[in-house]
Amino acid sequence: MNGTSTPPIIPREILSLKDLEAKCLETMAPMVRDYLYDGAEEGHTIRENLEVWDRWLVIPRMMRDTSVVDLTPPSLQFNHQWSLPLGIAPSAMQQLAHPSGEKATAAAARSMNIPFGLSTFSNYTIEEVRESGGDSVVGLQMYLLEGRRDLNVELIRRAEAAGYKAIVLTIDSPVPGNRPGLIKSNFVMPKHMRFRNFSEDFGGPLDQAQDTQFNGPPTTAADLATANPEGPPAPLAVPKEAAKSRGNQLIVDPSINWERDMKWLRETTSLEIWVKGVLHPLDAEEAIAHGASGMIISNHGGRQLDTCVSALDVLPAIVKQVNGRVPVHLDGGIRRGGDVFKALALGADFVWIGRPVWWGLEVAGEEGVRWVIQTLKRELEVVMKLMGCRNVGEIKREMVMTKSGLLSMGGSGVL
Ligand SMILES: Cc1cc2nc3c(=O)[nH]c(=O)nc-3n(C[C@H](O)[C@H](O)[C@H](O)COP(=O)(O)O)c2cc1C
Repeated sequence: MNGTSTPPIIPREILSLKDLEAKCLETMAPMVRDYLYDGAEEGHTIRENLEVWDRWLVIPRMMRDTSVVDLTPPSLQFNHQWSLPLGIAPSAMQQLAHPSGEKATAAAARSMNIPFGLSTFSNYTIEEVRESGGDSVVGLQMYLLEGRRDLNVELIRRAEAAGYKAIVLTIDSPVPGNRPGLIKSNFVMPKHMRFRNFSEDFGGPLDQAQDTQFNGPPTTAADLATANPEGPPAPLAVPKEAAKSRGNQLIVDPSINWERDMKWLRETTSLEIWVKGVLHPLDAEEAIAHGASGMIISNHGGRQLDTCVSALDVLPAIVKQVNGRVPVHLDGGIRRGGDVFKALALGADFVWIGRPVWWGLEVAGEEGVRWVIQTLKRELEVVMKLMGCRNVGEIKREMVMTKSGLLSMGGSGVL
């Protein structure tokens, strides 16, 4: 885990993201692991996000000369031609997995020409990450903050100045989900790490045990060694004790709503506004009605609401509702090139990954993230060749079916 010297090589026996995950877990500090894998309540949504892919079977076509396949998306996204229909979803505090954190992730995205969304609660700043990832750093993910819209405006202005293309508004988190696991594991951001997009020492609203942000047990030496052996603490504008006494906790505005807040955002910036966390076709309609440039179907990696539908299961209904008016993207549980294929077959324009990036970061920093992207690319390419698809546009709805759907056809129609 050295961000500057020769990149470590991923061991040859690691062949899939699943192998990489196992390798990552050999070294990842328990506190970081608990944070990464955390989900709402009993974890049904997390399991569903992984299992849903195997319920869809693929029906290949043969003899179609797939000696060469083109993996580029058929349409521009964020006004750019990407190499793959795949991006890196925003996830907070990536320094937990590697000292170079979001800077390493962004650099890997840039080298593979895929997009990256930065979490507001990153450990490197909007500007630093853009500098590292260039045009791949397309979106700043945002929560609207209760009583602190001034901070939202400041972040938006910085994203505009730094060349971001979009504000990605996370709409699935009016409050943090019930996440007892995180509280039980006494998660607390290591003391040398900061939410560096803020000049004051705030505790973030999500993805951490709020009560313990300032009062929790000290981070252990082992946690520090694994989470960040070399990253120097960022300077603090407000000493931690002062922040604590002022109760400086950023809270997501629980009154967030389509009418007021989309209007406010549209009036505040001319950047594209994407909404992340759509799960109902009627919300897809609301998003379009209120001027969203695009949407990401997502259940926040199973971290918010337990027994929630998976993005893949609602994808066909949302694609039907949207009917091509804006791009429809998806995240949640994508671990294989075949998963990307199925999402595209069911109508997604583009997909995003969250946790696999952390496995790459933990094992080999920027090089590890690049390995994750390359592996998904290689797998998708093979699946497309075996499916008889020469380009992404040839991935069609009728190429995937559930077993019950197939059997219920009983030999009627072409199948
Ligand atoms: C550790 C972690 C932190 C996350 N932080 C954020 C965040 O700050 N903002 C956000 O909108 N989504 C966040 N997410 C959700 C991801 O953007 C994405 O929806 C999810 O990880 C996709 O599922 P996957 O991890 O199964 O690929 C986070 C996810 C993880 C795993």
